[in-house]
Amino acid sequence: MMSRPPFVNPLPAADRQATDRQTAALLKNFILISLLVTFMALLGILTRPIGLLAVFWPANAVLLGLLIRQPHRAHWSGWLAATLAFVATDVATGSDVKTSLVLTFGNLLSIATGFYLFRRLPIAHQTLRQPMSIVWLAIYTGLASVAAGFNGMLANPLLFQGTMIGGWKFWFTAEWVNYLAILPVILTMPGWKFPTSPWRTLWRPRPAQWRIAMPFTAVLLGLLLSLVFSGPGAIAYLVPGLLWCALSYQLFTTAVLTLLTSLWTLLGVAGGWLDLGIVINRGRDLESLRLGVTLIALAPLTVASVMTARLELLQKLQYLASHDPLTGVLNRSGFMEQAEPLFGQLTGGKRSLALMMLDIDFFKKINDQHGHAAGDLVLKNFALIAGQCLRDADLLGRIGGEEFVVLVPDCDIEQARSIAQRICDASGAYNYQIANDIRLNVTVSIGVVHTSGAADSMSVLLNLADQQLYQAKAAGRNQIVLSSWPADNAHTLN
Ligand SMILES: Nc1nc2c(ncn2[C@@H]2O[C@H](COP(=O)(O)OP(=O)(O)OP(=O)(O)O)[C@@H](O)[C@H]2O)c(=O)[nH]1
Repeated sequence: MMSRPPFVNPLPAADRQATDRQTAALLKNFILISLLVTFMALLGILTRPIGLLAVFWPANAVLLGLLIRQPHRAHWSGWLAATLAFVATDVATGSDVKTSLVLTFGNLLSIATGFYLFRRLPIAHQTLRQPMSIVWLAIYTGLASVAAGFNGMLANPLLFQGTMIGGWKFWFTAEWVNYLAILPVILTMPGWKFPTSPWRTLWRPRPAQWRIAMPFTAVLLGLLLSLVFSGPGAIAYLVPGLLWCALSYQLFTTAVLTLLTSLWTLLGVAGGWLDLGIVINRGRDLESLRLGVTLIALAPLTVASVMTARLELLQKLQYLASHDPLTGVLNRSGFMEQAEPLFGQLTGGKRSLALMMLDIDFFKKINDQHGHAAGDLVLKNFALIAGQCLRDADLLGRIGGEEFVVLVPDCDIEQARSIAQRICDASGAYNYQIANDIRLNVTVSIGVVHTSGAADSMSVLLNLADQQLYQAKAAGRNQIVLSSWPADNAHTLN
């Protein structure tokens, strides 16, 4: 009689462990999201006025925040948990199944819209760490609320015998208020690590023309909104658009727009086309309106002036990081940063350039005989002289003590030779005044390499120019050694 083989699990042990871990993670995700949604939905339901929809509804914003911070939870197990928890909480607190299904669909539609939009943003924006982040927060939560509004259009006539437009307005406003109040807290909560996501590469900055027009369009939308959603809150509808303007436009432009929008509000109320629900003839209302409009105007103006200061500081820092403080010409990193794109355009042989290494002759002697300050003066004057021999498009940098580098784009070898010669002659002919009664003549040696697009990298050309410079020094200084790349024989010019 044959004995039965013992039962063998077809999966190898390692695979089985991985599957177990996956199941446990799914379960954990399911439980966490169920509990969170149930708790938050209860909070919303229990604080709502009897017979009405909740105005404070934290569940959507909290779940959206969680999914943005931990996108791996936006798994089917998470969506299923959220759906069941929304429906169950609603039914358990007295809603019928049809109502709770429609409401849940609205919640999920809004959360999913917000989630997929937010995931497109870079982490810096998701964590609200850039000036523009708040604008994206407002736009994306606004769109998520628009999606909820569409569900409200369906829900209002179906469940509450209301109008479609009324449903849209109610859902849109309720969602947006909740998102904007709660989401920043979750997105900036410390201690949570944001994962990197391949989705972020989908984010593309808008073309420049769009970017310029968008803040202004937001102001116009605010104006439109104040006509559609009239009432006391309309006094603030222009603020987001104005803040966006403050982040994007110059201080003066923001100031003009702020003035115009303040006038719009004041004249609109006086003229009767803007209904803030106030009695304009009543002194108290008029005074309050004036003060409100004035104080609201402070927000965009503050942001615009902070942005101006920030921009100026950034420009200063950028200049300091890329320029040599002694001579004012580019430093090594500034030179490389500006030279690399020009070098990149060489591919295909469509352009040409010359790279020059310039080294002041016997500079150590100047320092030794006349002091460091005299050496500094020579460096400053040499940078000025060399700069005067160059065109606007040429780059001049100081990359070492008394070593300079020049990049001349779009020139042939003869032009490169004559520019180098001009620098050599100009420096040799100049009287460097280093004290009241001391004038020096200072010569320079130059290594030049000319190429029309064959070098593999910038450093190849720099090395080659350096070799030519070495030859110029070895041949007696105060001269140019020139070569072209790919290799040919170096030409020495005295
Ligand atoms: N004054 C001043 N001197 C500097 C500065 N940076 C470097 N040096 C000096 O520049 C000198 C460079 O000397 P060397 O490299 O021997 O070159 P050289 O005397 O010009 O000789 P050759 O290049 O062979 O003609 C050194 O004495 C450095 O101390 C600076 O910013 N200011």
